[in-house]
Amino acid sequence: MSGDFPLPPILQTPCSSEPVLITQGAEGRLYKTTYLTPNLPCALKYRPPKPWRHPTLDARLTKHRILSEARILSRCRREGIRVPGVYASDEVGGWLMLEWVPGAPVRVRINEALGDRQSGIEEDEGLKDLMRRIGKAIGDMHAVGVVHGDLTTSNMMLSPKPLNEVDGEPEGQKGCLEGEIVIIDLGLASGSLLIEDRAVDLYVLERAFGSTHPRAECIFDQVLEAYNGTFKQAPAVLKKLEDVRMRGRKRSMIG
Ligand SMILES: Nc1ncnc2c1ncn2[C@@H]1O[C@H](COP(=O)(O)OP(=O)(O)OP(=O)(O)O)[C@@H](O)[C@H]1O
Repeated sequence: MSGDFPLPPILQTPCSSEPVLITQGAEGRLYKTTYLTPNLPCALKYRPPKPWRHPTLDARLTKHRILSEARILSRCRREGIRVPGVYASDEVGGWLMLEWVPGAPVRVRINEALGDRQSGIEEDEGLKDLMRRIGKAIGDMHAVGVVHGDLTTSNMMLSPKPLNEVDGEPEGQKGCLEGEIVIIDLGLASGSLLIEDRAVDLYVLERAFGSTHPRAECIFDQVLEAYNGTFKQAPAVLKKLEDVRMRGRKRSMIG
């Protein structure tokens, strides 16, 4: 199934497996397809032309975003941060071909684990361990000078370790909280070593987490605790987070 949209030109050449439309976001679409061989799955991130924008401006924006995401992903990979690898890109065609990350978004796994529980969440060691892995993944990314710009539990995948490297694609079992955190969607990411930028990154996640998983807010401190131990300036970032929260509160009081 390719959805109700015409396929991007790059996916129009016949191939053995039909591309599958995974999501349609505000700016682009994400397809699951294959790269070079039929058994290497990949994610194609496509930004179609926006007819409501001036064509020259639109082409420039698309080019900038594709190149910027490709650069920051490559930089993270070079530094050993777990993000999807970049297989290919075409800034004029508006696409980025990325390593397919098996598993599910962290948001889905947390919601499955919460189920309809109203209590006992604070004692859930599986969920708390997941929170700590999230804190560590963000700290490692910040340590190499990258801020994400849009941290949410949808922009992190929980990817089970392959049981068998030859089998390739293990789909994590429903409700399973094992696996490694892979940060995705670095479209708004940038290089920064500023304490303030890192604190804002954490604040964005804290707010998004509170509204997506209100019942699990009580274990969010595990993210920050784990973050604290990841690099030298982490305690200063957490201190700054208190100011950022205060500003956020003032702003929402003023309206
Ligand atoms: N490399 C990948 N491997 C597997 N799934 C992916 C990959 N990249 C993205 N996805 C899936 O596609 C969804 C959308 O991806 P992404 O957030 O990168 O696209 P986007 O167009 O920037 O989305 P949005 O408009 O929501 O910001 C993700 O939530 C995830 O479920």
